[in-house]
Amino acid sequence: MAVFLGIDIGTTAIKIGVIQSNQVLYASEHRLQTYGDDTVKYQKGHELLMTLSEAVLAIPNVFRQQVETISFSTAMHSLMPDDESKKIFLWSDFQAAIAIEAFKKTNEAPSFYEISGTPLHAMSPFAKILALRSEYPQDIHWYGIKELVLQYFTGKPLIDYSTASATGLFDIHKRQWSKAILTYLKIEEAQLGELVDPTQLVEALPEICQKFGFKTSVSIMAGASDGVLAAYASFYRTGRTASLTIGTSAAVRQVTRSAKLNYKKQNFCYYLNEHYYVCGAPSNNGGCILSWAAEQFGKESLDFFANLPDILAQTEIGAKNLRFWPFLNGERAPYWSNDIAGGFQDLTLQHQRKDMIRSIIEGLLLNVARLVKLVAPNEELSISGGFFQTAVLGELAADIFGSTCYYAVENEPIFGLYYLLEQPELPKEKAKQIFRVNQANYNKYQAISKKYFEEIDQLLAQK
Ligand SMILES: O=C(O)[C@H](O)[C@@H](O)[C@H](O)[C@H](O)CO
Repeated sequence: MAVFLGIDIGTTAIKIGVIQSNQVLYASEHRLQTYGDDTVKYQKGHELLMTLSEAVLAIPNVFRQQVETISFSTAMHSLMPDDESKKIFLWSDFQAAIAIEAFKKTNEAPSFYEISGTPLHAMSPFAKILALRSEYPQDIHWYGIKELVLQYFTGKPLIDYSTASATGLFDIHKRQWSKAILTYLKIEEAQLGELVDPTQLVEALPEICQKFGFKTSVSIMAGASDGVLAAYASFYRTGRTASLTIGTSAAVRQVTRSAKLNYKKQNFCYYLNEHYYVCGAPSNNGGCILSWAAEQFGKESLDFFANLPDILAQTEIGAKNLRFWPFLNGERAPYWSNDIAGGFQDLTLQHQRKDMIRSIIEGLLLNVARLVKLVAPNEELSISGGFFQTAVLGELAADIFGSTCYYAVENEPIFGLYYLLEQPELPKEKAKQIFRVNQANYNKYQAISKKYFEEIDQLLAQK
């Protein structure tokens, strides 16, 4: 059976998976460095390619020699003005915040959202080009991570329809770069990547096959974006159309047959393949909040994550009335505001470190619960992402959302790529872990969430 190499380039790491007949033969993870400050967030293109090369070379020879197809999942919304420095501005880069707020007041705003399916937000390459174009030569190429890696492997700056559909520059209905949007930005199609279908296969360059010790002929499948692939893998693996990923960020998504758009809600609607779209709502405050908590509160304990089950067992639902607003990173859906910050509410002398940790996790999940309500009310959810590697957090999520949650290790972008390529038959059992709702806990969280959201809405109304 053919050996597949999936490469997932996320916000904080490159993940490698070698798969054959639904089995992972080899997996590894390699950290990626992000530079900048609270507003500017970028990776270095040359460094990313170096880490990627090291990651591929670290795969044992015996597997590398057998690889027949390679494909890439890449983080959404990256923008790399293709000059010497190859800075890749990430989804979390907010340089375009002012420019996009001004754009939202123009007549074009509703139609650009309807054409592109991308929320009008600083994250999008559309917003970034709007804000940054005067700093670069007029004819510069505006690429992203996908074009960078596909150019490296195939010699052509290719971008798949799915990744393109998260740029705000792509017409998801006609499957082409939008003429109206490009005209507005005063850029030419030739300045963007070459569009291909996610399943398009292209030969790898001979020098690449030689450098990495692959066979003389290896196919590169263009692949898609990480969020869309996580949604597809979750759907394929567990049969649930609704899913939640908590990686660095978080998103609740629905796999749909047609494009579903709502200008008021600013949901995203990205292309997956000719049969499916992935629509949903993203949050800035996912696993990055837990990592922050691990840094601040984890010092005395050897392993913050290993201790979470104990901490949750020792504390009570609602963390003794302590609330935590998780907006340390601004927020996207449903508030779409950078003018919102995090913090504890009603912290008193009775609260201990363990209550604070509990309230951080509850705050994060209560915030996600609002997105679940928006995108997948009363539905079973397939869950994925690093956050759920701690199983007890799957239980907590089910109790807070009131939704049965299905976790499978395959609910990840690399498997999304593999399923797109092979459409394999899967084992009958639908997920390894099923988290059912504890009704008594859910009732308590219902009361807590009502208060929680009233308070957030009041805080926002005061801004
Ligand atoms: O579906 C998603 O996951 C979101 O729409 C994206 O905006 C991600 O948050 C971003 O790509 C970071 O991974």
